[in-house]
Amino acid sequence: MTTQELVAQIHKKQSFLCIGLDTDLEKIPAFLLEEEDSIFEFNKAIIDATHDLCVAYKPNIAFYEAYGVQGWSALRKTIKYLNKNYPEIFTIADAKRGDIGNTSTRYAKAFFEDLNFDSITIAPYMGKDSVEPFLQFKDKHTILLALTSNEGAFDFQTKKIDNKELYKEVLSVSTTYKGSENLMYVVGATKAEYLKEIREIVPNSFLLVPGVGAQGGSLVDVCEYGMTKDIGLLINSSRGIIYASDQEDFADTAREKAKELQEAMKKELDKLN
Ligand SMILES: O=C(O)c1cc(=O)[nH]c(=O)n1[C@@H]1O[C@H](COP(=O)(O)O)[C@@H](O)[C@H]1O
Repeated sequence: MTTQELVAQIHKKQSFLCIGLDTDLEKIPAFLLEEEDSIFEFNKAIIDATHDLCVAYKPNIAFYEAYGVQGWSALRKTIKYLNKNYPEIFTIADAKRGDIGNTSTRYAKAFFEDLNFDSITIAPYMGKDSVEPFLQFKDKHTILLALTSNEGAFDFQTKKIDNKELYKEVLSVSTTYKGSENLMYVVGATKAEYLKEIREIVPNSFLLVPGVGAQGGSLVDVCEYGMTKDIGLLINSSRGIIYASDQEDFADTAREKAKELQEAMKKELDKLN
């Protein structure tokens, strides 16, 4: 999917919501455990109930890998279901990969070609030759971890090297990579106060912003400092939406939670006009 198509979808739906499919058999409604593929049935119900309120889904690959072959099969069914039934939706493989060049190429093939995701999250730690293989795929996007939402972000990402914070170095150096037009960045919603400076380095790039809802980040603050004229934001919520209820009404309740966020996003989009 091109960035222009993503922006058009945001305008059409008046939403820049990404729903995280962090599907955990210990948290989904108990009655679904009787299904042959409980993970897929849960995802399908959530997707069917919310697809008009969001522009992206982000399965976190760890949740699928944890269930072995069964989990991987559910992931494959989920992405196929999305691509077939809701082709306008932007899909994110939250895999946080990155390795030496030839290995990164295999990761890229796995997620971009075999599974046909539109994008993947990547850790920048191994540098240029670990990231560039992902950037060579047309209309596929690489979402580099810049400033993450967790407490551990302060261990390395905000540390200064030659008087510059490491996450700022990640942002500025990565813009020189071959294929950098395919880069997006992760910035945690819990770090909204950093967005002003981040926008000075990457004024137009899309940012994937997790951490609203369960982690306590503020949507309004993220929009105030992070929104561009082309929106430039995908705000993710996982647990706050998909586990809002563990009863028969779980999909309807997920829709209500998604609707609350979409309405808050519409208000922010109205401010642009
Ligand atoms: O790359 C991510 O998506 C990510 C980066 C980050 O800095 N913080 C973060 O929470 N995430 C992911 O975003 C999701 C957040 O989930 P909730 O806190 O339940 O909304 C999880 O899948 C995390 O792995």
